[in-house]
Amino acid sequence: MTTGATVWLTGLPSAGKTTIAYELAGRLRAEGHRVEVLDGDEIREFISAGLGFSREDRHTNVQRIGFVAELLARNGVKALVPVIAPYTDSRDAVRKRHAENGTPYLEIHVATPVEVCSVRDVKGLYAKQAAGELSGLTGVDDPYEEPETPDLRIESQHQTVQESAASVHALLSERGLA
Ligand SMILES: Nc1ncnc2c1ncn2[C@@H]1O[C@H](COP(=O)(O)OS(=O)(=O)O)[C@@H](OP(=O)(O)O)[C@H]1O
Ligand SMILES: Nc1ncnc2c1ncn2[C@@H]1O[C@H](COP(=O)(O)OP(=O)(O)O)[C@@H](O)[C@H]1O
Repeated sequence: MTTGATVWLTGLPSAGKTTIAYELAGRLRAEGHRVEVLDGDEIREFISAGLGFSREDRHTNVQRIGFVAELLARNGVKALVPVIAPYTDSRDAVRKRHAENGTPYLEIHVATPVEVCSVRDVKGLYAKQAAGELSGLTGVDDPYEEPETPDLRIESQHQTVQESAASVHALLSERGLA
């Protein structure tokens, strides 16, 4: 069985987390790895149905996703997780759970600046916030605690999607995981 790992892509809305995760998933599958993408939106429809965006709910959401990712990774799957995870303590708890089980865990900060994210505005959330139709948007009027020592930091505003995915892939190879 190949080695599993959790690859958590943290960053602001529209930073590029989901796009990089699916591009990387394609590359890894082509090499024969088993891969699952735990997409934040999908998770919120099912295992986190009913949770909102308060600090407490975001923490609960991230712990649930971390639990599932670790189960998958422990069983040989590359679990790719494009989820904001804005709080350091939530991310640290997930890292700790992986360490306790001896399961590889990589934290990737998709560090696209808010000025770029708000222009991309893939889901129209920044526009809604600006129009006063939504509040508590991460990076605008809700906190995002930047990772201080991520395994990799991606400046997606200076790269193509392919380059960003390749940099995560290279890190996995360096660590003997791909
Ligand atoms: N207030 C607010 N703040 C941030 N994000 C919001 C909000 N409301 C809805 N959304 C959409 O929900 C997605 C974030 O869910 P996550 O599960 O990734 O976030 S968290 O880790 O629980 O904070 C996030 O997806 P991405 O754009 O892919 O990051 C948003 O589309
Ligand atoms: N290097 C890059 N990596 C990822 N996305 C990029 C990059 N350059 C431009 N983009 C674009 O930015 C947008 C990111 O959206 P998305 O992946 O949904 O963000 P998130 O999941 O972080 O909310 C997409 O339209 C994508 O094509």
